[in-house]
Amino acid sequence: MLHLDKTKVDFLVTSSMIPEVETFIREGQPKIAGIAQKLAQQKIGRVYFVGCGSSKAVGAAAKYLIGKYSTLVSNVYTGWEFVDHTPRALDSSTAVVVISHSGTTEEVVQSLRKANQAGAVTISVVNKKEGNPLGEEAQFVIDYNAHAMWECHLLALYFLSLQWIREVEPSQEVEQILADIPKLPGVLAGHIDSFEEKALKLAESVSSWKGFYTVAAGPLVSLAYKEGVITNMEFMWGHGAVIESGEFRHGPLEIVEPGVPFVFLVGTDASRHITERALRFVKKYKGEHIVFDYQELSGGLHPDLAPMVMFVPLEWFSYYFAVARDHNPDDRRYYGVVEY
Ligand SMILES: O=P(O)(O)OC[C@H]1O[C@](O)(CO)[C@@H](O)[C@@H]1O
Repeated sequence: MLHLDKTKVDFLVTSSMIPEVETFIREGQPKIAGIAQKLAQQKIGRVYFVGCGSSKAVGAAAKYLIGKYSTLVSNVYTGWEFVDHTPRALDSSTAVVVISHSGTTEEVVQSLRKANQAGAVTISVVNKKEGNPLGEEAQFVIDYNAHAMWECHLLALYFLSLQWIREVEPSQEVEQILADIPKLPGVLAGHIDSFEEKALKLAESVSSWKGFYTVAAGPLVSLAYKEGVITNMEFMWGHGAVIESGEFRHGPLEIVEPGVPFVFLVGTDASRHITERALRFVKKYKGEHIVFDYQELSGGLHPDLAPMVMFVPLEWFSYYFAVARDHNPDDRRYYGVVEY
């Protein structure tokens, strides 16, 4: 087990998360409400979310919300797909939301420029407003000035999607999610304090794993991709893949046997039954497994806030999984180091 001073590990964002999230909720929500009102006034009916890695995974969460609670049309693209296979329906009735912490990722910058040229309404979600193309060239800029990028990205997209829906197709359910968001810092703080020890033990118990398959459905697919592929591969140097619970039967089930590792993210939304079904199968056929269950972690918050709430337990687990395998999650051998 690697001995690291965790206060010096950039990967861990738990120490600054609470004030950052509180500030963004207080200052970001009213600002984003103004953007949502403009989208409604301009009768925008379609939105594309564009990003890479973690910044793309959050787009899936926004697409889920928009599809579930409105008749607006939405899609998610990784940067190069948007540049190389630009959707034909890209015009002044379309919004393009580009997401990037740095605001400099090449293909996301190119996507923004294409969207601007096509006359779309462009919105960037970016850490800093100055010194990068996303902050300087989008029509609307949502900047968050924080390290806790997953939480701030999700908050930005939840506020944008839900407040836009509130304008065009209001519903009780959407109001309920929005009403629960201010309670988020308290629940996150509870997990920051209480989950570390548990995550350490959990990670030590599976330190022989070379990686794992992450299984999730509904609102948790975004987090499963972020943790199961991006964090697992880029930060932990483990093998990773995401399996949607509804797809588990259609291929993945044949590899279940002792020694094959799975991480289950179980939500309390309508898709809980199908994740539980996959979990039961893995238990029956003795696959190795860890379960993160929103029922035990939600703190009473809405089922669709699961990707924000469950990030903290997974962040602790990911950190200790890396450390237990003698790896510093800040180390890179290729990304930003060698030519790609
Ligand atoms: O959000 P940005 O600055 O565009 O960076 C994207 C990069 O960040 C990560 O999400 C995390 O390092 C990577 O997966 C991805 O390559």
